[in-house]
Amino acid sequence: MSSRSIYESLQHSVRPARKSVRVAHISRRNFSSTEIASLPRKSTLGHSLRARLLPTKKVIPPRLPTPSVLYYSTTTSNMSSATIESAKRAAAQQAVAENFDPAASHVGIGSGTTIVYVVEAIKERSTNPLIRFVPTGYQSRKVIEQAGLTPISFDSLSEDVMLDIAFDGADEVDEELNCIKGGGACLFQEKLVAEKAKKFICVADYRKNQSRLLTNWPTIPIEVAPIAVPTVLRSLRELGSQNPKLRTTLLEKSGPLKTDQGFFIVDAPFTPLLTSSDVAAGKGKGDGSDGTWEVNRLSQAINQVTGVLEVGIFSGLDGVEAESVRKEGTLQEMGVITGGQKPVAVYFGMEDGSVLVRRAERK
Ligand SMILES: O=C[C@H](O)[C@H](O)[C@H](O)COP(=O)(O)O
Repeated sequence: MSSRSIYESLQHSVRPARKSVRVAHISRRNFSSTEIASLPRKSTLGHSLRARLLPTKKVIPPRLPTPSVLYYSTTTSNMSSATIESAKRAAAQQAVAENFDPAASHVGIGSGTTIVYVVEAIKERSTNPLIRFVPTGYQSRKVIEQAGLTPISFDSLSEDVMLDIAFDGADEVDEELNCIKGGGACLFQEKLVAEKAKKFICVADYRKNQSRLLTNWPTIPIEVAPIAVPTVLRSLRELGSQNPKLRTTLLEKSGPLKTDQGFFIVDAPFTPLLTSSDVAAGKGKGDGSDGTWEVNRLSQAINQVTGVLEVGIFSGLDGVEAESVRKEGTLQEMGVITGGQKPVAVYFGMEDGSVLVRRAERK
């Protein structure tokens, strides 16, 4: 098993638990010493896993057979894990084939397990050594470097440079292409990169394709300043979240999971979110007053809470819409447009091996 696979195991196991998911035992018996040694020392995930897996004083040889799976679901067999991985790869291949231009100068690269397949597909097609890839965190940078591509830090880009394109995964996507992100604790840098891209292409497997957000994925990930956690939890409850929780690492004694910014993640459940069409159709006010939230309204409400760095809802405009508003509108009318957060297209790898492409509707 490679260090990426170990990372994936850990990443999955620290995500908010869905009803059917149980986290299985992770022990050093699951890994060879070379694999453990290859884990990154500086990332939170790598560090926690190394701390857990590296021998302390004395290593007692295992007497029992080693379990072959690290995490499992009561509904997800090994066969369907393989189906999910093939779905991710198929979606990534098609998304890159249809959208990656080898003549691009700057390309944003998201985080997570699906993006690995995107980078693999880009590597196969990338003939231009001058392309710079903008990572969205530690894991993203490592994936870029390991593919032999050249990363460039987000903060070294000049103000007026726009990325030609950004690719990223998602935890859930609704009918209007609003996304939940941050299941792997990356969302702030992903939002910066999505907003700086002319277009954001999302790549995901079939489980993420839902008509409304919070259908299958249980919570909204929110990046929070450590000192503000209690007050943010309280504000989230006031907004209607039943039981928002601070995300911890696998090792409870290691405390809360830290993001690339050294912040914490709070996972906040809400009832399934309305789309803007639902509100227009009178299915609820969507402002929280009647217990319903529309995606964009909830994102804004959470972002207004002091102590919140960013919320894992990607909503509002996409890159193409943001650009046209910027060109046509006046600043007074539109306020400040930082960029588009929503994808212009989402590539879902399906269970049957096909790829479903959902594109932003243009009026
Ligand atoms: O925090 C992680 C990012 O938002 C990921 O893009 C998202 O969680 C999807 O990850 P994966 O591709 O592993 O499902």
